[in-house]
Amino acid sequence: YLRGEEARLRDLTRFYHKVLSLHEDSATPVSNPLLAFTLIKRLQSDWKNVVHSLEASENIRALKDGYERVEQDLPAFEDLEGAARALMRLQDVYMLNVKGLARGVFQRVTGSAVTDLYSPRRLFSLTGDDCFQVGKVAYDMGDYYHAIPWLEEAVSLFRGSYGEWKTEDEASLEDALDHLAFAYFQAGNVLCALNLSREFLLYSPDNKRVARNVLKYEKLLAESPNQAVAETVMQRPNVPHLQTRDTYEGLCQTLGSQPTHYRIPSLYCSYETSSSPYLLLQPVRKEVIHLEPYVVLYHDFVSDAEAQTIRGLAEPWLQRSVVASGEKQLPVEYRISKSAWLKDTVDPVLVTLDHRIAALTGLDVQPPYAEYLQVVNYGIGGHYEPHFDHATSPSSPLYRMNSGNRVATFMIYLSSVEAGGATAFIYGNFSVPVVKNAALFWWNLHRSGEGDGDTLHAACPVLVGDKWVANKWIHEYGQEFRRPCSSRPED
Ligand SMILES: O=C(O)CCC(=O)C(=O)O
Ligand SMILES: [Fe+2]
Repeated sequence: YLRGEEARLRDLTRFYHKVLSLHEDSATPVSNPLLAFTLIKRLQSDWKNVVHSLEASENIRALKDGYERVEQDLPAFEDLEGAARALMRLQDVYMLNVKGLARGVFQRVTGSAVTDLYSPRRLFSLTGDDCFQVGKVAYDMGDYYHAIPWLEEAVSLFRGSYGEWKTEDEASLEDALDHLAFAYFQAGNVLCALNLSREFLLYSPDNKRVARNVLKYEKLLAESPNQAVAETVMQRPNVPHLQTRDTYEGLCQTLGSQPTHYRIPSLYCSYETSSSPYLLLQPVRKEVIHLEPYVVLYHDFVSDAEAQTIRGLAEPWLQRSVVASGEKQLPVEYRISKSAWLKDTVDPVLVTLDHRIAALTGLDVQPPYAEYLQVVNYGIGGHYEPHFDHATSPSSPLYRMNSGNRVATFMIYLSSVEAGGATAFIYGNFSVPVVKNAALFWWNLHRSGEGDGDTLHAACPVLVGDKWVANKWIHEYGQEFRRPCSSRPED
């Protein structure tokens, strides 16, 4: 399109210069019969052809056709909204400062302490319009807690580049001022709403709606001047099911570092063979991470090549993850990822993997005693808020396999991440960083069959990178002689 338009403008310029040069000798323009003829021809036909040329519209048509051909594969509004919510999630969970984010830095700000959670190799900053779009998503949901800082940033960036209008922008300084003023009004800060609306009127003095708002705000302030200073402290919108939010977020912010562990002797490392001939020649490096709940990390459980193969097998089948809700499976905001189930018959590498898991855990992982392998991919902001892997209600779809509840989880990290994405154990008060090729194992049930409430865990949002894990959920049945039951509740 650009090349077509450039050629068209070159041709118009050529024609223009030709006309100019023909008129240079203006004293005797029509004394030469040839010139006289071309002047008449020019005025009768040349100009008409130039003015009615279809080239401009053909060029723009080709641009639009090209766009329409790919349009259905482009992100939809839902995707933009999801990406904006992901940024707000990262902002909340990692206590990132919006001003910093807009400048391209990932700084956790608590009081006066500033920590860099990630240092990008190249600083990438946001425009006023970028910040406006994030703020607008929050604004449209009535979430003024998030809308205000993003719209503030949009206003400040638009002010700095006022007059430099860009084709790709959806919003302008006026739009940002208008939205921010209303957000402040909703948040109870009438003075800010008034000042921003007045600034708006400097640029668009004819806007009657905003002029009416200014009168309304002035009246409100005259009636109760306290509102001028009543800077309402906005509460972050609370997610009702997440009572453990502060602990969870604190564990995510450490990005999985647990330095105190090195002082506890019962948390040790060893070469594990699990008395299995299969592992005798190649023991697995085991790290006991925690005792109650019992969580171990097996380092280098898979090779780079195996991890790559498993990701590749899952990739074409990935779909938005769902969770069990009553008897149904639904997509929810508290679990954002894509996942796919892989049957053993899909590839021999999955059979090998099952043998290795069985040898290491001593458990039977043949269907129906274990589920197929679930491969999960978390994009930026992807997460899974605190949850149990085992069923906590008898109507859970997990019981459809008729092999009892999920007694244990064997989860393999198939990638690394640049920042974030740790696995946090809320009541255990620790988080495990993503260790590529390692596998995390824990028991979800006590030996009595009762769910172990201490296993409440979560996948922290991915701050930077692309996280892949694979879950093998092992069920109660089939393990009767491998993990004998006990009636003592603490076992
Ligand atoms: O990805 C993680 O770190 C945890 C995943 C998880 O808990 C799950 O998929 O059930
Ligand atoms: Fe889980």
